[in-house]
Amino acid sequence: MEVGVVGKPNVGKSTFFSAATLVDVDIANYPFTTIEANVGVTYAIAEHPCKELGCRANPQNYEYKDGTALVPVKMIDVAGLVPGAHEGRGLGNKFLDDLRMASALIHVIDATGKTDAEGQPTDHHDPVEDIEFLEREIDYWMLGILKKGWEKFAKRIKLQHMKLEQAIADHLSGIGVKEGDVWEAIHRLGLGDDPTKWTDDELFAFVRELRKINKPMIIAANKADAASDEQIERLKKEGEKRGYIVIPTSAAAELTLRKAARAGFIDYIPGSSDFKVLKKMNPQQEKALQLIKERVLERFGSTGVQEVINRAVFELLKLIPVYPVQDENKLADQFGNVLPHVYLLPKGSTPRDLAYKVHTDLGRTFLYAVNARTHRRVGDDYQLEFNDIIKIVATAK
Ligand SMILES: Nc1nc2c(ncn2[C@@H]2O[C@H](COP(=O)(O)OP(=O)(O)OP(=O)(O)O)[C@@H](O)[C@H]2O)c(=O)[nH]1
Repeated sequence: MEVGVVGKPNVGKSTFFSAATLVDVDIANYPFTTIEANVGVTYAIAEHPCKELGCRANPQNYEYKDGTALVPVKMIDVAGLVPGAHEGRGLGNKFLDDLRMASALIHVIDATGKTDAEGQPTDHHDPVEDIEFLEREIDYWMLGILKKGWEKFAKRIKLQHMKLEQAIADHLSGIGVKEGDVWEAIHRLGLGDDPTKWTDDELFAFVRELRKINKPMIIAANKADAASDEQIERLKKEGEKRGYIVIPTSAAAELTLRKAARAGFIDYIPGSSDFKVLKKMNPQQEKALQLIKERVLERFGSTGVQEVINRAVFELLKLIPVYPVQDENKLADQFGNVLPHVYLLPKGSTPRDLAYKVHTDLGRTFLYAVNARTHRRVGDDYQLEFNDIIKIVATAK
């Protein structure tokens, strides 16, 4: 589950990515092994169970701060979006490769309207056009892949009585499309079960629907600090009309705050509406932070960056944090570490899914689980909930 940051040049995409991945705490043990140049680690931030239960956490694969859990999430900087990227223009193919890896997208737009379609300075560009343009790029890219050998493929599905959703999902597996996504797109559109009869319009409608399901997107209306209230309101309305969450952001402000926090000048939890000054700064730095306070934090309630990340993880990807423990009374592992690990799982996951996530062997030998809050035994019919604490019981190996 990776979150991609995408947007045309000069909208503040790199600033957003740098801010989001500038992490001022050390986590010994990231769950990720290969980190490429354009891949970073960000946090989704959620309330920690210890806030409610009054415990003291000893986190091992996440960070705990003031009653919140900072859960690492992989973020990809999807560079090279220019008109025609799906035909290989600009950094086209690299762009599409990165896009392939992303499960959800943060589309950064310039809310001020001062960058044109190619990222050049201008006075009047409508950022709503950028939203439609990105949709089109992805749609044509998916359509290109789907239509490769489509007629032959559709005939074969029919003649060999292949399972339609499965066959199409296999055909599109390179972009991470799953059978359930295909099923949902077909049913939303009411497409017939004979793909040889699908018209070009239907194929296009199908990829559009599939894109909405497979690459859900949130919009960061960036440079909000320099945009008018009317413009922000209009972008929210236009975005919502198209089914998007639109969050005003100031990536530049977030980057400054995180840098100041890392340097020890302030205490700042990403997403919060304030920060605490810890040591004396020079007048210039003081002024910069004062401006951020007035023009961003007081105006919008936060810089918006963390809200975008949280909503991408918890709403678009529908992930929930779950804490496995070995001792359901002490909420600890075998060494006495309280709530040492957290895992992000898709909503609807079961305790067995959690067991597999911890370790394949634990999944294979899973017997049942205990919900540490209720001390009740739960089985495969139990759907895990946000912040559940679960003891897994397995057969001895
Ligand atoms: N006012 C304001 N300016 C910003 C903000 N975020 C970025 N900028 C400015 O916008 C310009 C472009 O920022 P980048 O982060 O380089 O933009 P980009 O989209 O990554 O551009 P490319 O690297 O060319 O793809 C820089 O001058 C930033 O300082 C913001 O939140 N507010």
